[in-house]
Amino acid sequence: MGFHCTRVVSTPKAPSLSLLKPDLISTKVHQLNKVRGFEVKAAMPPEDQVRIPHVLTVAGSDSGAGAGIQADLKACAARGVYCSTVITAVTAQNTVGVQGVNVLPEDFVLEQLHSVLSDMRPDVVKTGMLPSTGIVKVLCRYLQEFPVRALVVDPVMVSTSGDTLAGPSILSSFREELLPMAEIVTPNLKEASALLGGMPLESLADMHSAAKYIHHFGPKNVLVKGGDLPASLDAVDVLYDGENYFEFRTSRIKTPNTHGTGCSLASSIAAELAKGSSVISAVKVAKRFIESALGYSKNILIGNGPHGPFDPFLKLKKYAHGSSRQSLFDPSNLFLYAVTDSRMNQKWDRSITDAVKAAIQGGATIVQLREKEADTRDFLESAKACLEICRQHGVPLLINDRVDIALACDADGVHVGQSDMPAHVARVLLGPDKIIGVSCKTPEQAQEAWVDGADYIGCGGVYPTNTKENNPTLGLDGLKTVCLASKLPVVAIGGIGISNAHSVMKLQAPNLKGVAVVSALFDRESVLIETQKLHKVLVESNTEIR
Ligand SMILES: Nc1ncnc2c1ncn2[C@@H]1O[C@H](COP(=O)(O)OP(=O)(O)O)[C@@H](O)[C@H]1O
Ligand SMILES: Cc1ncc(COP(=O)(O)O)c(N)n1
Ligand SMILES: [Mg+2]
Repeated sequence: MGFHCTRVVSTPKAPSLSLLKPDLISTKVHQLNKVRGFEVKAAMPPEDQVRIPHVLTVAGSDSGAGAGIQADLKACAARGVYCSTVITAVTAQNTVGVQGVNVLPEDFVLEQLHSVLSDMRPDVVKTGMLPSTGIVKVLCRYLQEFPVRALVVDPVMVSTSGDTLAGPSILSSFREELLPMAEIVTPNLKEASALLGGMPLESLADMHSAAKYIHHFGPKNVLVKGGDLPASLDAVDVLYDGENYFEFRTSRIKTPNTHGTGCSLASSIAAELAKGSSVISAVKVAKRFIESALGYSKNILIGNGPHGPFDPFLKLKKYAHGSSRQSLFDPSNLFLYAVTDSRMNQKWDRSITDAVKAAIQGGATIVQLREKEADTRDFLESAKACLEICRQHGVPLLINDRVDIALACDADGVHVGQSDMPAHVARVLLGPDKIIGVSCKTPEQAQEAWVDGADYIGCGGVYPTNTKENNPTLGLDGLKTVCLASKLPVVAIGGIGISNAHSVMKLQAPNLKGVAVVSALFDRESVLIETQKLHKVLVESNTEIR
């Protein structure tokens, strides 16, 4: 027992061409072909084509989108494979339960199967709710005609809420026709019990026996899922491959948001198989994916019922921060831009969170954490704590240089220098919503930042400064030149403080939105008072200019 890996899953079968008439088979896919009644013309020359792992899910629709087809689409997208869909039934369902089930006519399930299988050639088929024997039979017939690399069967019978989705009448077609074709079948405790004629399953030992008995029906692998074991136990699933048992164990997340875990697990297994993984690594990855998604989503609230959905994209929790940042960057945030400095905070014996709090209370409109010396772990912890403060006040928080830290704490963005990660690479990693700023000294750099998808540029050093060594100063003229050339909003930086902020703002350079300061706020006894003073100077400059 335990986690060991002895068996390698059979190598994928080549898709069968024997079902096509020989005169219709052509290796030149860009030529116009007639295949099974379809006019087929590939839009791209073969050398430009990229094959994408593809899962077809044959399942029911869940109007609440926690389980069924909707869960499968989300899980496949989150795991990076293409997913096509054949819908077997439409359910009226929410977080309370299943209010209605409308089974689709067999003919129309068949038509969908034909459309997808005859043209799109999925690598793997995953089944969920198969509500009638007729639908199971149609599917088996089609799979014989259009073989795929692997069939993943989630033998859905009862929803988490306890409502019936497929009655006991389908059991014999499952046992006799579908399971013998399956690479893996993934029953939960109730489904495993139903497949075994009502055998009671209550413990890990029972799961082992059930996996072995179900294996007799002919699937290559059986995964008995332990989501419904008592809440005091880990979430353990047992895999049996005909020879060995493997236990997949994760912590049990305390959350009501487990609706759709079974569907998502099976789809993620299918996704990994489509990418070419073995069954064991597919289950391992899928299980870990469910655990992290459940952990991430444990507090999200959708609906009033006891069985909430979870978020496989890990995107929704941001709303839990209360005042989440506006999704578009507002250039007026550059007005009073506070940049922290770990050495200064040490010198004045204050924590980074106290420094950030004081700067925000004094009127800072954006904060950048610039922790050149901090260890990654300490930096991440500080960033999380500062983010909480910033979110409470609606002030964006950026991280200097460290895209990894920004991603890990879900900061509002990053500021990168000319020798850091290029802005276009950071943009790919951070996505379209995050703020990216780039330090620029020349019109060419400002142009490049714009092309690279940055949101603003930091221009300097305007005046000499001791926070950066060997940093030639641009002076007000240099700043003006860059501002005139820049298509992006500009924040001036370098040696700016209460005494000279007015001269900078007086430049009235186009796009100049504010000043970024380090020493003027943080190398002082009271960050609060200094920020207030600078804020006053900036507001006065603004009024004077108008
Ligand atoms: N609270 C939980 N914490 C972690 N994993 C869970 C939890 N509940 C279920 N799982 C996992 O989610 C997957 C689906 O399990 P299960 O709930 O038993 O199936 P179904 O959704 O088909 O009823 C399994 O891998 C199981 O171990
Ligand atoms: C259409 C459909 N398919 C499958 C399930 C099972 O999912 P769960 O076990 O999480 O309720 C469901 N509730 N609805
Ligand atoms: Mg469940």
